Amino acid sequence: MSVLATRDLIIDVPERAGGMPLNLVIEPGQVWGVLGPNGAGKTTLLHTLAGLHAPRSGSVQLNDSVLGHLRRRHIAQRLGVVFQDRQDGFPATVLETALIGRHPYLSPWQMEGADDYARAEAALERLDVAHLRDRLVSTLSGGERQRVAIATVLTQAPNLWLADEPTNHLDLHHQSAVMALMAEQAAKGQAVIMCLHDLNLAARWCDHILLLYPNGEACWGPRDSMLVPSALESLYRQKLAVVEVDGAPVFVPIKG
Ligand SMILES: Nc1ncnc2c1ncn2[C@@H]1O[C@H](COP(=O)(O)OP(=O)(O)OP(=O)(O)O)[C@@H](O)[C@H]1O
Repeated sequence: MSVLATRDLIIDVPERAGGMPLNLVIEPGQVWGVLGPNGAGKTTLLHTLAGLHAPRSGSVQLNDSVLGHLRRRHIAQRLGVVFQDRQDGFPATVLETALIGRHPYLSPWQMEGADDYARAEAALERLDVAHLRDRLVSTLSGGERQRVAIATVLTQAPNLWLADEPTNHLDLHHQSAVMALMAEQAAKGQAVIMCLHDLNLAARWCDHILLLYPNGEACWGPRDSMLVPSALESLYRQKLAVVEVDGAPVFVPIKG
């Protein structure tokens, strides 16, 4: 059974005439990278896959059920989203924020229990923000906030991660640590779909790639068949040099 599948999905990007129908099948254990230039529709796609944005046509299936027919709580027990932008709705500490990841499993007035706290604290530890547990999220740096957002989804423990540029704001060490976490989640049988701007992180950590073009065209498949320099140059309208480092290609923009 696939974790997520799309049937002739066309995402609803304003002022875009059409687009290529997406027929994706995301299996447990896979790490997908969604690549494309600014405005190509990566965030729109991710929100559509999360059931937060209606498709123009076609459908999304979560564990073989039509997403639109499932209750939000049921969806939240299976699918976690790392958003690109977050607003702090109300003042909350880092630990309180991570505990939000347990809400899909609690009844409306049920308090979090010892197991919920243990999961949240382990997730904060994993994301290297445990020392900030009592700080208000609004006082954190951009990278610290990003790690708290990822820790919240880790606390949620979904089968499917939908992460919009999860390495945004992160220093090199934490970029690598977050990508390793995504790979570790997949190795445990979960599935990960990430929008990425860094081709080199995609080349090193993703096993499947979806290329999204600004006109709605798309292609997808195993990483090595997608990360073809000429295709990437046309996707980004940018000349690239490619070298191999540590067994993976490294793409470098070049002048001209
Ligand atoms: N509410 C809106 N009204 C008008 N246009 C919108 C709206 N929301 C998104 N768009 C447009 O839809 C297109 C796709 O946006 P989206 O955020 O999905 O792109 P993206 O590939 O994630 O871009 P980026 O790499 O810059 O994050 C963009 O051209 C954007 O301006």
